[in-house]
Amino acid sequence: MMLKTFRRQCPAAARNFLCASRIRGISTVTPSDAQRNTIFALSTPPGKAGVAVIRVSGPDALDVWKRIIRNARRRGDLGNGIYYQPEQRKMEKCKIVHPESGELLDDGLAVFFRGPKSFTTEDVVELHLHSGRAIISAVLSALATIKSCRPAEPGEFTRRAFLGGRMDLTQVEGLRDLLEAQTDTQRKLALRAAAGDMRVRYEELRTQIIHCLAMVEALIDFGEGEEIEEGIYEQAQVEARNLLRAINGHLNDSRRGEILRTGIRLAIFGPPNAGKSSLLNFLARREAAIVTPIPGTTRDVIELSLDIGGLPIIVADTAGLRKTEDLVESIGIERTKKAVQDADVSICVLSLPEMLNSVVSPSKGKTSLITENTCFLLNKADLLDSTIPTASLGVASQLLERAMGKEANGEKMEAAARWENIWAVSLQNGKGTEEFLQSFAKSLKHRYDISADDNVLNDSYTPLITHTRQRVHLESAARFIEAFLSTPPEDVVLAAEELRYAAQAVGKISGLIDVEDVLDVVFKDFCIGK
Ligand SMILES: Nc1nc2c(ncn2[C@@H]2O[C@H](COP(=O)(O)OP(=O)(O)OP(=O)(O)O)[C@@H](O)[C@H]2O)c(=O)[nH]1
Ligand SMILES: [Mg+2]
Repeated sequence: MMLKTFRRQCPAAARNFLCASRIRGISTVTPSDAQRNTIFALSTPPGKAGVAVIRVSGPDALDVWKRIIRNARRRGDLGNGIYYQPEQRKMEKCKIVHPESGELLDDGLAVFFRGPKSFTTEDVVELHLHSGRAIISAVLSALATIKSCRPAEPGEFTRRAFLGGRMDLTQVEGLRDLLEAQTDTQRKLALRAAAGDMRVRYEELRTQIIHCLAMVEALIDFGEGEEIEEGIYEQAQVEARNLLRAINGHLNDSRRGEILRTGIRLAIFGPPNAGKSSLLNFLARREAAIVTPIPGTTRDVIELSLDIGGLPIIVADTAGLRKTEDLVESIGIERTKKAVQDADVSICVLSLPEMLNSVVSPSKGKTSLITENTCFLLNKADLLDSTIPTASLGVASQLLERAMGKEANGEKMEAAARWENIWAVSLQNGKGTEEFLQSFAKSLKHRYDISADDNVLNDSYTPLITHTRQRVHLESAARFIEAFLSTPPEDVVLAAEELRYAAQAVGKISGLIDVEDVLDVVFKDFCIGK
């Protein structure tokens, strides 16, 4: 029989035959990935730098140590195949050598973590080398020659930490956000999640649901009146109602956590030539957009990521709003409208002198874009009589109100005034701009519940939801609790089932149960070596 057919028809026998022939030396064994269960990767960015860290994790990490580490003060091989054991969690100065040829690859430091007291919960070796491309590549190639080792997949170290129970999914997400954090607020938010803050809060919710479930299950097991207090079902319903209120409180958070994590979307809009692109350039502190005296200079949406007072902002400069027959410009204007509607906050830039001379009505054609999330920047104050105080909120808001006249939506204006979001500036000579920036950052912090003084996220206001995945599961938990609340005591078995589903939904957030399908989604954005 041809070997191929034999393999297909009797896979197990073929495996045995192949193994036996390899043992007899007919061919060399190439271990599968499952057999090469010790992984390695560079955990620092590649390139020229002071230090590079290569991580090795898995059942054979200690064996890797013995094969490539030579400690000047201790003899590696103590005879009779006995090697010295590295001290745990202690950096050792050493030479790193090729496991086969013994060639010196680098002089460095190494540290051994005995599982489960390591990041991955497995045995881990960390090699601290000089960071140079040739050194890194030589050490990685040397590790690849060890049969039990293979290069790690992106996020595989963290995946092992999760599977080893070292972290839950909210911590994994927090760690990923931490690596991607661009601003101070993002760093603080991510750090809390990575440290297990959210894990504890979600666990509390789950425990409370399980407590309700336990009461209902007690009824099923014993029945009302039998060794069990009266009104237990009602008690479970009261607890569930309080729980539902708490969950809804988190769900109705205006997506604070998600917005802070991904960045606050800010759209700049207004009539042509008002100074929108000048504002973008001022915020970016560089000539990011073209500024000219020709109305209609900006035709498309220009987006930039910025850090304003520690907050992550994705700012969009847009085409000026006006009636036009020009096809390109009208496409640009449609895009402007979409950008403003999709934004979390918007700034309507108007020319103060033109407003006063009634050349433009600020509300014309833009009323639908003005919401309680809109603020106003009244620009070109330098062109006015110097008696008008540029940064005076009172004067500016009066001007705006007067200019908007009856067309202004009273309620929206009130909301706008409450948020103190009207400023008068000159983007050309800089007058009032720094005050505007400080005041704008302050109002954003107020809006997203971030303490203005030290820019620390308020303890009690740290958002619980930072990812859509978490929101989806929490929404489904809320639906199951609602279903429980509307189930009469006669259907106690059904009621218990609803609570069980609610607990499962919250459990999926931390990944404590049934998460195979979400793992790939959560880990896919990690880099190799993490
Ligand atoms: N005097 C004065 N001129 C300004 C001020 N800010 C901007 N300008 C000028 O106004 C003109 C238009 O500025 P832009 O920033 O391009 O205005 P825009 O709103 O982006 O215009 P479009 O892209 O055409 O919609 C330019 O010539 C700027 O130099 C200001 O505070 N005072
Ligand atoms: Mg422009």
